[in-house]
Amino acid sequence: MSAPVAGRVSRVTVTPVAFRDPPLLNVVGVHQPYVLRAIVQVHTDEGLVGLGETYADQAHLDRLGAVAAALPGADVFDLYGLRRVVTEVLGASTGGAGASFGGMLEVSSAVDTVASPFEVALLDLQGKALGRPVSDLLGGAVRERVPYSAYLFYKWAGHPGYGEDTWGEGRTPEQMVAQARRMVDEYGFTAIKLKGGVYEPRHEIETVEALAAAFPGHRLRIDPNGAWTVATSIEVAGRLSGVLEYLEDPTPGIEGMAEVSRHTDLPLATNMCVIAFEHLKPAVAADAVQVVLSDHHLWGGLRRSALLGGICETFGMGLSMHSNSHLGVSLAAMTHLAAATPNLTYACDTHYPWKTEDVVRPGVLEFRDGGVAVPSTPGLGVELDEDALAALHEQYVTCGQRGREDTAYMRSIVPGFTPNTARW
Ligand SMILES: O=C([O-])C(=O)C[C@H](O)[C@@H](O)C(=O)[O-]
Ligand SMILES: [Mg+2]
Repeated sequence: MSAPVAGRVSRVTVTPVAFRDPPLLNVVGVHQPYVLRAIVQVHTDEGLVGLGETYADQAHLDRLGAVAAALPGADVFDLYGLRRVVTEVLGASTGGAGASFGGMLEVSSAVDTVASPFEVALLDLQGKALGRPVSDLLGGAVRERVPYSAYLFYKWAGHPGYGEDTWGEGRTPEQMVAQARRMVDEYGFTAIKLKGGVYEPRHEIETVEALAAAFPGHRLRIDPNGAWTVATSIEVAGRLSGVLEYLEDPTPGIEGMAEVSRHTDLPLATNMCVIAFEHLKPAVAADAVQVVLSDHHLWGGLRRSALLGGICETFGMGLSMHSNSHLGVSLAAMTHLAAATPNLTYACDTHYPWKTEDVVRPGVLEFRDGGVAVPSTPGLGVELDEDALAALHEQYVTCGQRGREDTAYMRSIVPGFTPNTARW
C-alpha cells in the first residue's frame, strides 16, 4: 500500500508545554498555576507536518513517547493501522492498563486517550495533502460556526503568592453574574455552564437563579461533578426544572444517575459515568442519561467521536461536548468535529477564555456571537508558532508540575480538604 499524496510518517515529536491558569475551583480541589498539555507533531517524508494536542501527565507522556517511536514508516491514511500500533505498543509497555486523569476520570484502557492526538495529527496531514479541511474528511461541515458556552467557575481572586488575576474572586451570585457578563460581552455566548460541586447546593442554586434573572433567554447548565447524593440531586432537579437546559452529573455512577432520572423530566447529561464505549450499554439499559458529552481526547479521536454521535442518535440520546483546559490545536479539532456532527445540537464546552497563552498563531480561531467559524483552509487550519511552543515548553521544564493535582494543590493551601463527591 502506498500513500502518494501525503507520504509516510518520517518523524514524530511530543512536546510537553505548560500555560498559566487561574485558580478555578471544582469538586476535587482547585486548578494549579499551570495547565500541562502535550503538542504532537507528525512529520512526513513529503515535508508535511500534522498537529495534535492532548493531556501531559507523566504516565500519559511516557505512553505517547512509546507510540511516537513506533510510528515512522506508517501510512498517514491508515487510521486503523494507527490503532493497531497503539494497542500493540501499550500492550507491551503497560499490559493494557487504563488511565486516570485529574482524580475525576478513569478509563479501563488507555488506547483511546493515547491514539487520539496521533489520529488528529494524521487527519490534519490528510487534509493538508488533499487541500481540504478536516471537517470535510469527517463527512462535511453541516454548520459554518460552532457555538460554545460560557464556562463559569467559582474561583479565588488569584493563586496564593501570585497576586489577583483579571477575573477576581468568583464566590457570590453577584460575582458569578459579573464573570458571566464579561464572558458574554467579550465572546457573545448564549449558553452558560456553571461548574458546581464547590459550595452547598443552596448557594449554587442561588447562583443559577441569579444567572437566569440576569441573562433571560440564555441556556443554562450546572455541573457539580457528582457532588450530590441522589436525594439532593432530585431536590435540585425539582427546583431548577424549567431553568436549566440540562443537569450535568449531579451524582456519581450510572445507577445513581438512573435513580435521579426516574424522578425528573430534566435531561441528565454526563462526561463522568459514560466516558468510554464500554459504558454505553449499561447507561442505555438503565436510561441513566439523556445527553452524552463527547470529548475526542478521551474517546479515541475525531472519527471515534463521530461514531459516538451515531450511537447517541440511534438510542435517542442528545450529544454535547466536554472540555478540559486546552490550547488552540484542540479548539480547532473540537470545532471541525462539532461542525461535522449533525446531532451535536448543544453549545460545546470550552475552557478557552480562561487561557492567556497559546501555541497557535492568532487570527483563525476567533469567538464571535458565541461561536467559532469552522476553518476552511486545509487540515485543521491552524499554524504552530514555534517560538511560542519553545517558550511554553520552557515553562513546562521550570514550573515543577508533572501532573494534574487539583486535590494536592488545594491541600497545600487548605490542609484537610476532602474532595466533595456525593458529599451533599
Ligand atoms: O465538565 C466537566 O466535568 C469538566 O469540565 C471537567 C473539568 O476537569 C473541570 O471540572 C475543570 O477544569 O475543573
Ligand atoms: Mg462535566
